[in-house]
Amino acid sequence: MTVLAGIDAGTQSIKVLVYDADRREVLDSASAPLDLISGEDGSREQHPSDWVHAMEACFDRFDPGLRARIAALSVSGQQHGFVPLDAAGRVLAPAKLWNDTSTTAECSRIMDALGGATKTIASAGNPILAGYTASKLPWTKAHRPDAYAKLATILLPHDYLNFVLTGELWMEHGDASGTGWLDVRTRTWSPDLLRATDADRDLGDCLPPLVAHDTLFDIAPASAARLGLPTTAKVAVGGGDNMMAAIGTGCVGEGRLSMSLGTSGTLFAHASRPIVSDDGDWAAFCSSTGGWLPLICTMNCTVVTEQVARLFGFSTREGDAHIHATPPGAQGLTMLPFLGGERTPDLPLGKGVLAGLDPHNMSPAHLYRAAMEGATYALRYGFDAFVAAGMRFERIVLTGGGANSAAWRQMVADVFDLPVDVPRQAEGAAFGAALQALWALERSQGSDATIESLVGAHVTTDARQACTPDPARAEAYRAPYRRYLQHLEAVMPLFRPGSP
Ligand SMILES: Nc1ncnc2c1ncn2[C@@H]1O[C@H](COP(=O)(O)OP(=O)(O)O)[C@@H](O)[C@H]1O
Ligand SMILES: O=C(CO)[C@@H](O)[C@H](O)COP(=O)(O)O
Repeated sequence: MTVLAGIDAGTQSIKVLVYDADRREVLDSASAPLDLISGEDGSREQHPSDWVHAMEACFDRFDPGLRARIAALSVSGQQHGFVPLDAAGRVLAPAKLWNDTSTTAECSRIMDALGGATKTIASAGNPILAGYTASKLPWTKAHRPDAYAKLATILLPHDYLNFVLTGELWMEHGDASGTGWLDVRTRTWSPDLLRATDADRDLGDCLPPLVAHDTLFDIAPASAARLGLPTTAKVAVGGGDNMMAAIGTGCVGEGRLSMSLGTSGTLFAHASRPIVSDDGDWAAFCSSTGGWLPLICTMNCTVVTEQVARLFGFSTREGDAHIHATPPGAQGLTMLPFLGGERTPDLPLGKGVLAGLDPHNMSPAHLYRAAMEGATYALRYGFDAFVAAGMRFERIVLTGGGANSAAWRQMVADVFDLPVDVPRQAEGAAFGAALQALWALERSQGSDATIESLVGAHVTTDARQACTPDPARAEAYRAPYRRYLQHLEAVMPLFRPGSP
């Protein structure tokens, strides 16, 4: 029996699932919440030690007999977080996260040093947007000089958990591409980007080696003992949560499109070559399976529905009733959901906007609908850029916490006018991590299984949750979506740097 563990270090919680690959069954799963340290300057941070404690708390909940059967594991993590370590491997400061917009000025400075956004994209494939790791380095230099002085290694959140598990330092190409320092066309660090980020030192010395996606490491004996795992357990390279969700939702072949409704909203497609947007309309990331993963990320997804629900004292689970009680378009109410600044469109200093309030739509239900529609339209805006570039998709595979909502699943089908599938394993990123561990383990044992064949055998969809677009509702969403775009166009200048 081959038993794997998949660990997903998301923004709001750590989730772990244990998967029996022979019976194709999740044997157990656990999650532990994480706190976010938020500042009014847009900073969003977490203590890496909290990730470790949450991961341990999850394993503690599993039966010791089950833990003892885990042959391999893999870690998925929220992308872009900056984990600074000293030469002894100690964390020097809280990790600045993917949704931290306090480094907006540093993003501009890095791109200015390269001659602007277009030249930055020409250098390495991506602009340096708020949230990407690169801008957190000059911010640390300016605001945490002690940490900068002692900085020896930079890791991403999932790399840090890998370091805790194995005592080894590495990065893999998927999550590394979210630093902004990786030239995604050559899959090597870009000397231009590293120099533009910090002209005073060779940042390449702080970056661990990049390893191939099917590498396996030994678990450190102390970690095995702490988690109750066998000392023979292997640790696969892992990846960013979107890269792992790509595996867990079957997005490993051309033409596949997956969407995650989590703290962030993401939309990503598989590509067998780098797909760079000259205008930076999407993130040209690498996948964690040897390919590429053009991706759209919105910073405000379930975080918005959750805040509106909390404001009116109901749970997101109860929110579906409010969606059913209101018509598409929320009777003219539009929400631009940029509560924490936004990446798509690039408005890190953006704020939420409610437009079109009138006596008929000023109700908790309309506001909840406007929040869900706003979060969905924001992803549709990114999708339109994919389509304008010639990408074509026939279906969407949905994952993330928001996919638990039947109303949201149907809204996605109607707004995108595409059928929606939902995998049986709802935790796409954690499941993808377990599958990556299985793949690397099988390859280490001589198998020539491809990720496509493995995913084909293990990722199945739940017919009860599938949705097809309803023509009338798809039509009913067209004008409200146009209205969303008009409001967006109108307010964008207000949120540009330098505006009052
Ligand atoms: N039934 C539901 N309806 C709407 N949102 C939901 C529902 N169930 C969970 N969520 C939302 O899913 C989010 C958690 O999703 P998840 O993908 O685990 O996030 P992350 O990986 O960013 O931590 C929470 O914000 C929660 O509000
Ligand atoms: O920044 C991005 C992708 O570029 C986010 O998708 C993060 O990876 C956080 O993911 P969740 O916690 O929302 O799953």
